[in-house]
Amino acid sequence: MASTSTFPGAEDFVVGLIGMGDMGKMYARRLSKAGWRIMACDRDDKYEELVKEFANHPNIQILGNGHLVSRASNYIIYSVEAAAIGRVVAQYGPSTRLGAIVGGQTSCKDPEIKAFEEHLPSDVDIVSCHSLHGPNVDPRDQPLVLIKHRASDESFSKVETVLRCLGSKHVYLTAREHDRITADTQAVTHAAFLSMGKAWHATKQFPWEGTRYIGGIENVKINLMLRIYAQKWHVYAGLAILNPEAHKQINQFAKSTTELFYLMLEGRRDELRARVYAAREKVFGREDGPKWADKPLLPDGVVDRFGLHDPGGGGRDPPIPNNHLSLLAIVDCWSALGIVPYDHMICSTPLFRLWLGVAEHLFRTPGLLDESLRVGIEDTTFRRDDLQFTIAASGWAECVALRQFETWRERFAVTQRFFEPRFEGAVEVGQAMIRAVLESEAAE
Ligand SMILES: NC(=O)C1=CN([C@@H]2O[C@H](COP(=O)(O)OP(=O)(O)OC[C@H]3O[C@@H](n4cnc5c(N)ncnc54)[C@H](OP(=O)(O)O)[C@@H]3O)[C@@H](O)[C@H]2O)C=CC1
Ligand SMILES: O=C(O)C(=O)Cc1ccc(O)cc1
Repeated sequence: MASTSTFPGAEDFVVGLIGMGDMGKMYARRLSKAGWRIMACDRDDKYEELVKEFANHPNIQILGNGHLVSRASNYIIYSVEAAAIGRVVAQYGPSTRLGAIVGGQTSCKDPEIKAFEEHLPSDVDIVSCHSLHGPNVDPRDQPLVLIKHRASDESFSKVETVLRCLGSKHVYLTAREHDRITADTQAVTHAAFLSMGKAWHATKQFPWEGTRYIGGIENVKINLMLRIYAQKWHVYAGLAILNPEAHKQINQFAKSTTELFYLMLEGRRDELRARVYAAREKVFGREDGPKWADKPLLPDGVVDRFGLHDPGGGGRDPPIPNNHLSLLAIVDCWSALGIVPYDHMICSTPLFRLWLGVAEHLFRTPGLLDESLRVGIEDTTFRRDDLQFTIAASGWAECVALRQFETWRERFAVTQRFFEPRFEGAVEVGQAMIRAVLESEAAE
């Protein structure tokens, strides 16, 4: 029985979860703790294991498959791989209980909504959701997108009542708006970190072991890169390849990277400067009316202590100047596409806010941007890495444009294997860094 029952019949209301992976389990644990009755399943070969895992959770009942969950639940959340949503909804959708509410947790709504429209009975309401954070982040105060696609006000209100226990900020969007915004925020952000990992892999280095990647900005690059490669490939492939809005962004990121790198290679100092400063003005506004807030998004010093070379410590060597091609390219990319990242804060992930935070830091700290442009032209210290970064960004873009899931998976897996021996410990440092940033946001 729901402890916070706020609609008639809430005591008997059953929330179904199809897909008990990282996100499904997180929802099951949090919703059941708030008193909601959960019926959940994963693939049938995981049945025994899940029954054991949730044996001490009286509010969570594991069932054999999605037909059983669909027949028994009032509100069913599909929490499966985005690429599988069509197939899974086709399989279980027709078993949905009469008058139930159905939604999905996939990161990209276009295929999810198409699957619901195609396979759900017409008496079923559709309210989708998307928690904009990973399974190990505290959902409190994080954005939770809610999509009232085909539903009565009553059904929508029930969904809000159930999900309120997550403590997230509800953001109301259409499926199309959701995909457009997350393409700008998530997909292109991931493209940058995925490319960094590939570049470091290609140059056979763990960047935290050398002396070139030291300091706050580098900590963010390294920790978030590792965080992504430590996750399941399908989450990132799905939201890039299946989101029709994302291809343009990822392609522009590769184009921006390549063009800025050419300017550096060819020593075209004035053009580089003009282009980067024009992007700065478009994205961050003019000096006399900047779009950033008075306080920096990333408070000074918050990320400095999360270096893997010296976890928790002050750092061995001083940072050395870097041209920050990845950051110049993301700002150039936002500028070329007319994206104002601050407009998307309401629908942003912690990763995106950190990425925007370091970009803002580079562009608003006096002297730092000019120094990065100088290094880009004069200093060859980062040329090899930048070359590999450029190749990687183009490789990801091509893979996404051609919708090559298998190639995407292989590209990811081979670099994941390279970094895997170092995930233990590193992931915790990244997690602590994100926690520190979230705490600093909450203190605002
Ligand atoms: N991880 C994240 O940070 C976030 C993920 N999301 C989205 O949430 C969804 C789930 O992600 P996540 O939990 O991380 O991924 P997981 O891979 O951990 O979970 C998906 C689960 O669904 C199972 N599944 C696949 N087919 C079926 C089926 N026919 N019946 C029952 N279960 C099935 C999978 O089994 P198997 O592995 O055997 O295929 C797997 O256990 C994805 O669409 C993702 O994009 C949203 C927000 C954040
Ligand atoms: O913060 C990020 O971008 C993450 O990497 C975690 C994540 C992954 C997929 C989502 O749909 C939402 C959040």
